[in-house]
Amino acid sequence: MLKSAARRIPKTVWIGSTLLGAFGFACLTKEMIGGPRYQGSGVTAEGKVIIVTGANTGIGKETAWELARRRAKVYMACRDMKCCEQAREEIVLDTKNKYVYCRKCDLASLQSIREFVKVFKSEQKRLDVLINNAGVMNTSISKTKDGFEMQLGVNHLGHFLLTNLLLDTIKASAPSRIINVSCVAYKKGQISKDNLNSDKKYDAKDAYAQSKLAVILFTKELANKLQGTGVTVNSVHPGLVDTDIIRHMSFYSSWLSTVFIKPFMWPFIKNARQGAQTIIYLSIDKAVENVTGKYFCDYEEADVSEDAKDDNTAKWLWAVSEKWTRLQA
Ligand SMILES: NC(=O)c1ccc[n+]([C@@H]2O[C@H](COP(=O)([O-])OP(=O)(O)OC[C@H]3O[C@@H](n4cnc5c(N)ncnc54)[C@H](O)[C@@H]3O)[C@@H](O)[C@H]2O)c1
Repeated sequence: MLKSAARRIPKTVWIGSTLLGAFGFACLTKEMIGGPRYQGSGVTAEGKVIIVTGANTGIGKETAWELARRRAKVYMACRDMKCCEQAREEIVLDTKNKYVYCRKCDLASLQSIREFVKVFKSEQKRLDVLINNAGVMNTSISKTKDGFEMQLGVNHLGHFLLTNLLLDTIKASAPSRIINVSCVAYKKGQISKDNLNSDKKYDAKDAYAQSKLAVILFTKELANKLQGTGVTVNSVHPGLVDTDIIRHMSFYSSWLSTVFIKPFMWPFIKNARQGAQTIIYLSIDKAVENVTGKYFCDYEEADVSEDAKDDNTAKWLWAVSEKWTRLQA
């Protein structure tokens, strides 16, 4: 009887409900992979001054948005002022928080970073949270204004200089926090002591991985230097997140990938809001207020590779970064 009833249901209804079921399953998987939204419902960021670099798109924008919703004063440090203003407008309209500011900061220019810090310090006497989020991935060979390989220059050296120039303000605002956005790809990276700037040989993937390993080594060394100051510094892998970061990877940003790859990957890739959650957690949650020098994925501390534990390389990298960014100048 059940069989004959089933036979009477038109094929289109079967196909429709199967597709709907598959879509529902994909959505559920996506929510599970993306992890729950940061649960700190009562945690406010009121009174906190926070800088987010690369806050006009992707993970940085979602991070700035959520922190604005939680009443922080948010500085969006961006290289493209038009995009930044558009993003700011959206955030302010939604959150009704007027203390969201756009300020020019091109991490591919030491001068721009210095100018940003000068402007920021003239406006604010405190800095509670610095979120070093901006990044580029797999760029074809190109150099920053100061001649650094682009990925090393933006992802590591730019943030190295920015952080160090802001340290006096961050220390004076303790307890305060620094969050460095890395990437699990760091595990494939090596700090190439004789070709750090990729002058002899360039491979886009290796250079990205190196820059993200540099971010973790910088976090480790900075945490050591900041012991006892009340300032914590941690790094984070946001997950595999659907953003514009793939803009330099011609295949993944092509229509071929949009049609044939993305639909299958979609349930397993986080959206930008999901990618921002652990960064938000590290920025404001009490549970991590004394945690420093660690690497996080999905709200949890994760172990790092042997290369990322190497004290000598961390010290070597710090010295080179200090010299190249003319920190003491
Ligand atoms: N999307 C992922 O799957 C993924 C995975 C691991 C790590 N990450 C890291 O997350 C961070 C955010 O990336 P996203 O995925 O949101 O990508 P995205 O491209 O949407 O955002 C990157 C941001 O960095 C900014 N930026 C790039 N160059 C800059 C410069 N010279 N000066 C100032 N800002 C600059 C961009 O304008 C943009 O706002 C990056 O550090 C990235 O490496 C992303």
